[in-house]
Amino acid sequence: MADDEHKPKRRKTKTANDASVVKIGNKTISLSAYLAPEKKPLEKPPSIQEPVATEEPQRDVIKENDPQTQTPHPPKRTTSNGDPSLLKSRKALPIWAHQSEIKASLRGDNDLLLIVGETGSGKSTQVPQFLCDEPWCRRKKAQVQSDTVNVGGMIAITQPRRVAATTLAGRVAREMGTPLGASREGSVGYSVRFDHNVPKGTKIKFLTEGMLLQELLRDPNLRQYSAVIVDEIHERSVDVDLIAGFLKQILSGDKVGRGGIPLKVVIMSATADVEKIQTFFAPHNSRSPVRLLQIKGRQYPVEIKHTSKPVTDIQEALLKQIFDIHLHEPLPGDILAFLTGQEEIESAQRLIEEYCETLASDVPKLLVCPLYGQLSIQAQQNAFLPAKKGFIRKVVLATNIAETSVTVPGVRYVIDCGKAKVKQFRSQLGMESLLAKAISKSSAIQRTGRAGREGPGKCYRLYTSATYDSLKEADLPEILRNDVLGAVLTMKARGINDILSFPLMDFPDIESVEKALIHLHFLGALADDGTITEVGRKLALFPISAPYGRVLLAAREPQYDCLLEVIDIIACITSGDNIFHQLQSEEVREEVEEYRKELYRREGDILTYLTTMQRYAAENADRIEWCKKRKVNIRNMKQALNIRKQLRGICLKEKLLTETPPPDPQPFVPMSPERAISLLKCFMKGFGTKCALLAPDSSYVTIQGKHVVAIHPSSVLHGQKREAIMFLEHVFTQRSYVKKVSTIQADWIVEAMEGH
Ligand SMILES: Nc1ncnc2c1ncn2[C@@H]1O[C@H](COP(=O)(O)OP(=O)(O)OP(=O)(O)O)[C@@H](O)[C@H]1O
Repeated sequence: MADDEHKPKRRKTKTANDASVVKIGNKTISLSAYLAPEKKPLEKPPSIQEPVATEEPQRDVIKENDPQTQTPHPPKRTTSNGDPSLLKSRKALPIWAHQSEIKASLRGDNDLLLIVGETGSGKSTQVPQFLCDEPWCRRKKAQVQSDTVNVGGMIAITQPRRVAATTLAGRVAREMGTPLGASREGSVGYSVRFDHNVPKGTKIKFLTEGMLLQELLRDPNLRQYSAVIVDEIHERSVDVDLIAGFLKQILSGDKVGRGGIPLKVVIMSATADVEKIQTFFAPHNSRSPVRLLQIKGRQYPVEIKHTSKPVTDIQEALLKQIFDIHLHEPLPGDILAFLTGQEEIESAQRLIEEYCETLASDVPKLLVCPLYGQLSIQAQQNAFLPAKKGFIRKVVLATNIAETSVTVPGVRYVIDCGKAKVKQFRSQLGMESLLAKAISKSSAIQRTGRAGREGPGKCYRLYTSATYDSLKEADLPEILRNDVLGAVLTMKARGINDILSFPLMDFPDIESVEKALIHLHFLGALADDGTITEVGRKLALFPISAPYGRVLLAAREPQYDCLLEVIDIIACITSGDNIFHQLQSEEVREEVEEYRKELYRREGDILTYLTTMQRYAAENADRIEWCKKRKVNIRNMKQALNIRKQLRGICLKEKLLTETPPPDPQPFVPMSPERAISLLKCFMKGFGTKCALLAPDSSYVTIQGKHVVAIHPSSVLHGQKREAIMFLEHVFTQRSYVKKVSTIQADWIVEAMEGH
């Protein structure tokens, strides 16, 4: 359709008094600027930003026939079998011209390369394709001790987030002309928690950092790989720091475990803080620095616009900006807006959809797609699909999970609110805080980069250029601000007894490490002398956090005997944050609560999750309708069933389960109060340190740290008074909240402590 057809028309009068003032929810927003009849579409919008200031012209366009861009030895398979239409855009990527250099630098004795390139230069999609046809990348037979084993043949490329790993795998598969998941020589696969697609013949495997760590525990020499590419190292997650440490050990080791065959390592970063990485990886007693390749430029320019004045109401500014773009910018061109968290996204979605209803019928339709970590994988994928039929422009409302690595197809406009919710673990308090904080320059640049992926784009920052200048360069590495329980367990499981000697780019404070060691000891993962126990080894291999793993192990003990139930609960919890949709109006509340009665249990959230899961699985008529009536999140429930299947599989493999459970639907039988008690006691094995007692003033006080906490409104026990409670999460948002709460008896706490 021609653009002209979608030029915004004046909206029908909204109120009798002032057509430019719109009431959206409880907000009154002035939209006069772009609803005025004399306003011509597609001219510079009279909006909240200053005149254009393009930051660093990014264009480094490489022409199709430029001999510089033609590699002397194009990779055979990728160019001959790959999608020809995509090959053209691949060749236009700044990294294409460096293909030979990248290959050459890893031939011979050099096993390590550091690539620094701007967002969109083509690192994540191209580097694995450049390397996968290299002679060193073939699978070889090698002698390890007295065995002949296969070594290499595959390239692993790590991503900080699931959504990046799966979408990149899809893109690279298309570029290579090998359908994702096809069992074919030279194909592309991915592996993320609870979702694996690694068919036989996979040559390039995208995986999350957590998955590679698990593989490292099973195979410390990473024998199946010829190369590991660590992407987005600048994000500095705990997992990537651990991976860097393990890879450094492999690189400097004797290669005996790989039959003498080296592992090639490529470290990729978008920021120029190269020195730290180079120093970290530099071999001892070596003067030769780590090889570095810097890629300049990105494929398309992005125009950056800041506001002229600080914004006081981010939500209002965001809505204005979205509709400003929608009404004035040409089509096609989707919008990607960065917000702080799920709540903000949900409320913005409601307001946008409400406002869309009031737009004139000839104004193009807007489709809103949320994108945040707690959404099921399926729901996340929606944001990556073209707008559904009938909608013309897509607006993706995302948290920082869409900040790095991902390309959201169709996006030309990015709106950056300048904030992100940051998890911070307070080791003295033993709790996490989750507060919205100003992002770093590095994050702002990454967000901007999401606009120039498929064509020139624009990035609207909802803050001034002075604010941008005042942002810190980069975020603190996660290992310095987060709980290190999982990290310490991983190190211990890899046989690193002296944690302090492990090579880390930054070392967490001793207090956090001590807290983690004590916690692991409580879980039975460490013996009195600090060495890993059999329990600890198992916990490290589960794809769930150590306390949940501990509950899983306890559940098959005869005094608890509730393994299938525990699997159901963990599957439900891991499927996403809120399985129950929030109830907006009183009317809806009354109706839905009536249906939900059969799900809610007086013992609290754990039993409520179990009942929901079991009743859902027992439903054999219409599960969608069942969820609708109860306002239960259908996607979460589907995901929960998928996770349940995988957890059952793991338990069968680990011999925790002795036989395959019967298939769905099974008749629902409510758990008796006696069995409910033993199930909760079983959870105390993992969460015995997370309990609180009711104080005389009716507040709850935690047994560890003596903090006053409130039960979160999302809990079925919200507003209730019980002698003692156990909680699975403790988080500081507006106040100190506990979530996923269950009623317990005070003497169980003593029992749990004595049991360890
Ligand atoms: N899923 C996708 N759909 C459509 N195009 C894509 C997709 N993934 C990548 N591309 C295209 O490939 C280009 C290069 O992407 P790539 O992820 O390799 O860059 P990068 O240098 O790793 O950047 P970043 O660090 O920002 O992820 C993008 O700008 C986009 O044009």
